[in-house]
Amino acid sequence: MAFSDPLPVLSLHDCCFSPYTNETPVLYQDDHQRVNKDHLTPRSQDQIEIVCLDLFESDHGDGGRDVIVIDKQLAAEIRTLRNKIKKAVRTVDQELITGPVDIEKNHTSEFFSLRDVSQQCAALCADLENMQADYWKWKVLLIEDCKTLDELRQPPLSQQRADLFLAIIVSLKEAMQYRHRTAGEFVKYSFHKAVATLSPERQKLMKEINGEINRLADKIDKYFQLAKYPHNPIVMKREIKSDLKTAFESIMDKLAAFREKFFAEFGKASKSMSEVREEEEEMYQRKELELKVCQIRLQQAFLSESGKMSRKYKLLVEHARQIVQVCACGERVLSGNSMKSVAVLEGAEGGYSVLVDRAGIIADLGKSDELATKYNREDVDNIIDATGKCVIPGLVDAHTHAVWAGDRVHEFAMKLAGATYMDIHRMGGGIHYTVNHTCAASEETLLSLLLNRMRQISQSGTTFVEVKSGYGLNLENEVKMLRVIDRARKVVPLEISSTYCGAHAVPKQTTAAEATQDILQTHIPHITSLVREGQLRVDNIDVFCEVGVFDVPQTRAILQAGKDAGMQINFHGEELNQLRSAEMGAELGAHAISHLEEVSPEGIAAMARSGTVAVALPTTAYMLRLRPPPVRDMIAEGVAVALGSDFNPNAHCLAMPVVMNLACVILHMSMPEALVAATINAAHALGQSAMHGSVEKGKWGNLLLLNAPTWEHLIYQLGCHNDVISAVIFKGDVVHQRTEQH
Ligand SMILES: N=CN[C@@H](CCC(=O)O)C(=O)O
Repeated sequence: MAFSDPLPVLSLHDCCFSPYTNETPVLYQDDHQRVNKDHLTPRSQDQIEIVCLDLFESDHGDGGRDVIVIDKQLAAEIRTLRNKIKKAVRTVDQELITGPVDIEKNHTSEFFSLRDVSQQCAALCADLENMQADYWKWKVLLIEDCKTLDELRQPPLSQQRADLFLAIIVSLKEAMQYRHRTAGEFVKYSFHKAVATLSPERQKLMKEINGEINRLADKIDKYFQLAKYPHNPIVMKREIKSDLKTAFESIMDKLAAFREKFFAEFGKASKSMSEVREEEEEMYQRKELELKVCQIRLQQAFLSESGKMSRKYKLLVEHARQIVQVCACGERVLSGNSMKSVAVLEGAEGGYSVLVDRAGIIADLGKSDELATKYNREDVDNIIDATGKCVIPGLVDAHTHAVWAGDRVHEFAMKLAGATYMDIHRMGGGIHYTVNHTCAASEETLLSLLLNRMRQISQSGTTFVEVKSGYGLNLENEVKMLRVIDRARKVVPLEISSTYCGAHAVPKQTTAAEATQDILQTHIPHITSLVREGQLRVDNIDVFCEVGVFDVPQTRAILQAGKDAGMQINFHGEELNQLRSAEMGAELGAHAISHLEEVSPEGIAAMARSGTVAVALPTTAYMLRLRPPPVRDMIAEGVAVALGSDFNPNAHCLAMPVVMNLACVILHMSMPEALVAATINAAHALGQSAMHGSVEKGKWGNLLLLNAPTWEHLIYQLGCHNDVISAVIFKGDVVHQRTEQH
């Protein structure tokens, strides 16, 4: 599923109102700028039509999303789509609930089998994608519509827009889930989502069956792996159905056990009114839960019987002029001289091809004519002709602070006028300004902001990105940020590595020593227990080691505790002052250290010895007019250098192609070095270079298709990456495709 054209970022919390209240809604675009309606133009009212966009009948609280769409044809399309989905839902549910349906006797029904239904649903997903492509048009229509309605004093305008956009986001999220999650992942995800709606006591009971659900989900995934290549579709279909039925009956049994347990625990013989009310509420929640499980069954069916299941390969990109593998011998990281060149397949007359299997993994690559003799085109879902184009690995961004609310454009002005980063920090701005806004924002608002940024990150060619917490500082808000990252991870078509960065600044009215104790005694143990219970995933631990923030001993203690809890060390060091934190990090066996503008020669040598990756962030040096990190010395000493965008409210850059250009110009890297740093080495900084960062057999099919004669154009054409990147492919799915200009 591709991301749409720019979705305005809305506070989902603000969107949850009925369309016809009299309250003046508050609608914010990205970073809390009020929507500007000055440029609106009038349209005639007879084109307006009301249509419900609640495509998947998701849980929206107070009864769906009626939205106003100006275009009658679009309204009709949405209605047809919704009706098709409803019909599909009913058919699949009926089949799964009442058991295998005799296909012969049901020949009059619109859908003959689950397979037909899932094919319809696959078509609907494609329709959704087409709608997305048209999305920019919708937005314009809606903006025009707003003016008309404004003049007519119709219900609050921003509310209708908010509802429409939210509904689209919800549908797209659902569609993405169909596309990018395995069935088992989806079971786990939906179950956890459902459990999250229960009270803490009930959640505790559910936890006991959590393991069972996870095992079942794994079993389902295994089953689908086996069922990939059905020789006899009808027999296989029946088998799939009955296996699904058994698996879900088992889940239902577990839920029933939960119900009994609940009553044993809470169903006292004599009940007060409040107890009865509590039970009613519980009953309602259980119903909700069961409904969710029904939804899971439906989604299972889509996944299991999608026509695509029967084909062996997802994608063939053929006839490319160059395939830039970056490395070709299974290297996990490139340092020193080996950063100076990249492995490229080029020169064959018919070009080169890469084949991605059903699981999203590169099955083969090489000369197009050789692959043509080895594989049958009929076995491939999607064939892309890349004649004249180049293929490179998806980019990896090793350092971002992408979860935040409240922009800092005013601080940019202050810095241009001469204020330093630390001047602003000491005045209570900088990180503290963002902390205030991020703590005040709801989880939904932050998620919505993050999803929008992820869309931009993905469209700029990144397929794997690190995202930090660190604008919460207190436990509650740090966990909120980590949850947002986790939720995004499940719906976006790119991989996320998440980092706990509670020691990003010293909370106001606290000393660094007190904050360190709080992190050691409260934050890390709590986060570790959430990770153990499967409620969070946290990959790395980070500290901002700097004068006026955390000193070297405090940083060491926090990093060590994180490491002991199973997190990889990946921290901010030597940015503004030389504290010898690089030496400390190397001693702790840090995976990566970021910034390093002030690193000492001894620090560089220590990092080379320990194999710690240096994550250079040229946007920071550029924005803050700092002395750039000594990348040439690092490479000369054998340190592996990676790149990150450092996207944050201080350095607002999401695009790794821009970062690579800055790395070449400001950090004096060559273009191959910049590409190595933004692919295999960045993946290694995140501990994931076994599957990311190069185009090699057995790795994820994360690829960029470049509309350029040679790959270097991606770096050379500063700011033109949206034109140069013709497609972004994540695990074999095209998640972004540039509309060709004629
Ligand atoms: N230096 C510390 N942290 C961030 C900046 C965070 C902020 O200014 O909000 C960085 O990596 O550049």
